[in-house]
Amino acid sequence: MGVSNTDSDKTQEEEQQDLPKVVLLRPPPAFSLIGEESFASNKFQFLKTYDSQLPLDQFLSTHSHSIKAILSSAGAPVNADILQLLPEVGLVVTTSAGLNHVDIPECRRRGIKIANAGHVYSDDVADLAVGLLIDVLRKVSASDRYVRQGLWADKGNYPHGSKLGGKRTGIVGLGNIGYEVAKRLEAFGCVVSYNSRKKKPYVSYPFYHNVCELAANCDALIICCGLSDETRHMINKPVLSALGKEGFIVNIGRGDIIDEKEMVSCLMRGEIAGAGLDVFENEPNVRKEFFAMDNVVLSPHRAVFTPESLKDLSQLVVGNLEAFLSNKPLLSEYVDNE
Ligand SMILES: O=CC(=O)O
Repeated sequence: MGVSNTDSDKTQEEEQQDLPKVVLLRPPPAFSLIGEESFASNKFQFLKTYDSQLPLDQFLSTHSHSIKAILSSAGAPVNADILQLLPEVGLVVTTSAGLNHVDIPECRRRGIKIANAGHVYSDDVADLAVGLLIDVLRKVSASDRYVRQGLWADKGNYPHGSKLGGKRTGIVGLGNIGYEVAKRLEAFGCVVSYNSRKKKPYVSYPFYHNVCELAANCDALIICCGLSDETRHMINKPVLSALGKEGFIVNIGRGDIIDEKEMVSCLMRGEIAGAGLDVFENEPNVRKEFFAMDNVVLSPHRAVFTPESLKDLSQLVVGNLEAFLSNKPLLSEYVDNE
């Protein structure tokens, strides 16, 4: 007896084939950290370009009419070349807070919405920013190395660090993350001021329109802004000189916001006091000069990766994709000039 293939008889595989497709250009780091299954949904199906033997443009052209959204991550560019191959795409979701890998003007031109990691990482990144500042001020990692190398008994105490409380700290970029850093530093007794694209009406911290002036009035700068044409190398020689030889810098934004070559020279010449860095210009290749500097604390772009936040991230990503596919408001839509 023949079997009729009605909708209700569809195999699970056939049903999956009918689902709207979300394309992945690269596996997001979160997949290996908390498992790809955390991002699964019965409302869409992932299409992985990296599982195919086809060249990227051929793969995208082949599936162009079923791909409705892109799931991207930091470092996997979503550029005009890719978008033009995918005329049905209406949403780019990224697992990162930063959006410097997404061609935002091109998305706008094509009416494509963008959703990022929203607030899910803000606490973790702020914690790490303050951790790096405490580490570089109090020489936590450097004195750990000193003890492990057996130098305490031979040479005596490691040089003292500097107190966090009372420090004048300048937040560069008072978005979600910058605001969380500010709250934490206030709780530690620091004096907080900031630079941002615009003065924020909801805070009373002093605002500096000019980042050089902020640096001149601070003991530490904490870089919390996103990377854009405007902020690339915003922390340059004049800003570092304004910060001065007693000044510290922490970067949890993007490496390219600081002119790293200038920062290295300033550190080598003692023109700034130290740095705590989670991000670098040429990741994962870090300038070797840093390795010999005891006044620099290095971290491998890990500020966001706690399992707790990644779990929240997976819910946000799935929520954004499902909302988009059912014409509902996105959970963390990126709006220009926030
Ligand atoms: O750097 C990490 C992010 O932007 O989420």
